[in-house]
Amino acid sequence: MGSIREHVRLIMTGHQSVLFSPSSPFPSLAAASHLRRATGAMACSPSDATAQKKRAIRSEVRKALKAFSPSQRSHEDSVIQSLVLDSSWFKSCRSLCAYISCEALREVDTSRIISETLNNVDTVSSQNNDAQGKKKLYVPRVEDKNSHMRMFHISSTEDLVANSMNILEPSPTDADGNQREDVMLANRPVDLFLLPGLAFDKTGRRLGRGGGYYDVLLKKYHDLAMEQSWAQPLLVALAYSVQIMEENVIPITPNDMPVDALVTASGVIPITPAALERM
Ligand SMILES: Nc1nc2c(c(=O)[nH]1)N(C=O)[C@@H](CNc1ccc(C(=O)N[C@@H](CCC(=O)O)C(=O)O)cc1)CN2
Ligand SMILES: Nc1ncnc2c1ncn2[C@@H]1O[C@H](COP(=O)(O)OP(=O)(O)OP(=O)(O)O)[C@@H](O)[C@H]1O
Repeated sequence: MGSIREHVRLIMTGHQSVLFSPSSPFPSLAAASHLRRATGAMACSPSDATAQKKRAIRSEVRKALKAFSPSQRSHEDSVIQSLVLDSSWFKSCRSLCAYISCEALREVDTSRIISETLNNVDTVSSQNNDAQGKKKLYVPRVEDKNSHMRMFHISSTEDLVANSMNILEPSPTDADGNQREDVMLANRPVDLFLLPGLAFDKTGRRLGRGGGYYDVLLKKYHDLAMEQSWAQPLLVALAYSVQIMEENVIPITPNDMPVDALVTASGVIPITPAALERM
């Protein structure tokens, strides 16, 4: 019988390492622990460590959000939404994707942004916008558990129904049975994404709720904009003060899509050259 080194190969690919045992098609924990004993290798592969660190930060931030006083939260909700609604980059955008905030998840409130966008009550933005003076709004709908989400066009909050997670989302067809427009099939580009998340830092790192829904969709939209030679949309995350981490605390993988800017109650934080140009 050969040595443990002949039975087990350690394959390192960038951040990720996978342990294979020839006796099993699956990465094996038993093989991993043998290898550690035989080689003195570290206890977790970097990808395990990254996923573990992400989980730890998520649970730390969930705790901080629970402990966040309702009055401070509602103050930050109001300041953040005003910063967005009063900004030139929001007023001038013609088409945007935004999340429908969920109270139970303690997400930065977007209800005023959503209703003002749909009602188009902002007269300045009407002047800066297209003939109808209306922005097109797309909001998320989870399609399956494999990180698959779509963004559908809505024209009223009546287009929204609560899903199994109690998040409001659009039905794929409207009251007349017509398919809603999917942002991936729209004939004009989205200028702006307003993004949710659990944790962020001032270099643009974003940690979501672990579904990979936004990372997958943002990558697809990035590729679509490249194909169509459209300007990339501005990716702006809305964050409470307790969601901003020190730099280098949030681990990242090649799938994580960085944001261009943050809006916090202390102000707008442009991060990338695109944000510095537009904000
Ligand atoms: N308002 C809103 N809509 C959204 C998202 C979001 O983050 N916020 N999504 C962005 O992806 C997608 C839905 N993804 C979700 C992923 C997890 C949970 C959730 O309830 N997570 C719990 C933990 C659940 C668990 O660990 O089993 C939590 O975070 O407390 C909700 C939505 C699409 N729509
Ligand atoms: N572009 C992608 N293609 C395939 N899988 C992906 C992609 N992006 C993320 N994933 C997978 O989704 C899962 C969750 O990823 P991650 O923890 O980074 O999500 P998140 O940032 O918390 O979620 P979200 O993007 O929904 O806000 C991981 O298993 C990750 O590998």
